[in-house]
Amino acid sequence: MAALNRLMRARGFSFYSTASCRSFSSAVTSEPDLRFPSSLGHKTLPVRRDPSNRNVQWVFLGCPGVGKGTYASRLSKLLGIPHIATGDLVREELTCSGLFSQQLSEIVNQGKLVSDEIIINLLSKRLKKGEINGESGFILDGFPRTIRQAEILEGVTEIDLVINLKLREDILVEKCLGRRICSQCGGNFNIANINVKGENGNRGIYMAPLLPPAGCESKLITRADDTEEVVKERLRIYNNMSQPVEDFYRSRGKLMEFDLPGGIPESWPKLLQALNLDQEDKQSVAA
Ligand SMILES: Nc1ncnc2c1ncn2[C@@H]1O[C@H](COP(=O)(O)OP(=O)(O)O)[C@@H](O)[C@H]1O
Repeated sequence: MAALNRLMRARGFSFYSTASCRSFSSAVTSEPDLRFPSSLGHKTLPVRRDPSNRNVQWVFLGCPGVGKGTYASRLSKLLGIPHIATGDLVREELTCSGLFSQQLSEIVNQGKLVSDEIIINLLSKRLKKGEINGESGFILDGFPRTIRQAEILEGVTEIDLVINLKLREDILVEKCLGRRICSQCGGNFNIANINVKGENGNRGIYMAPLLPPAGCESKLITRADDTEEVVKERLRIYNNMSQPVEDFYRSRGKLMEFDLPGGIPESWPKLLQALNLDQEDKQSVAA
């Protein structure tokens, strides 16, 4: 059994198997094969991919609606490494029928965090699939979200860099409420038109809507947890449970703070610059 399993057992976790669409009782009784691919377990350069070594292992932190998914997915395409969003893994589980997914949806739709145990098992299942497909490196989005998750991650693999995206809270709420997903192609869009004027020495911020193509327009859906009440609860939980994770990585010298200056056209080039990604990389993602 891999290091992550041993560490979790020492911390009092019980395990369940990672077969998809399982019942809740079977989910909590059998033992998972929980591990990070062994090839990912050694140190490399903090920021750039090194082709002679393994690919980067980065984490995106930030409040709900800040754009973790957007920028993590762009970087994943740019660097050719998987973007693993635990929120997506949870939503995949919700498409199953049965008591387990019912209980999960109650937690998610109230804006609460699912247990560390469940989330680590979902992540483990995803990593195992990636290992079989020869994946190397990753950009984690939405994990770790608690100190316990961060400690477990630290116990099994090296994280090179943690990118902490930041945006004003009133804008975060607006962005969550404007989020739309195409039920057919899965594309992510945002109908919010954010235009906050600068005042009292604070800069203004403009974020254009990210509108869907005509073919997706009639198929847009809103996440059940993107209501104002639930978004505010998610923000409250982020501040209580996830902000300490920022300090965890800050104290280890791994945290890169990134204040979003605006929408994607303004923020993306600045993010690449902050990450020291050169022109060649920028062109390859634009292609
Ligand atoms: N690391 C995690 N720990 C616990 N719960 C999680 C984690 N990642 C995702 N979830 C659950 O999935 C939901 C959706 O996650 P995500 O898509 O990352 O949302 P957000 O837009 O709030 O960042 C969360 O509100 C939570 O219930």
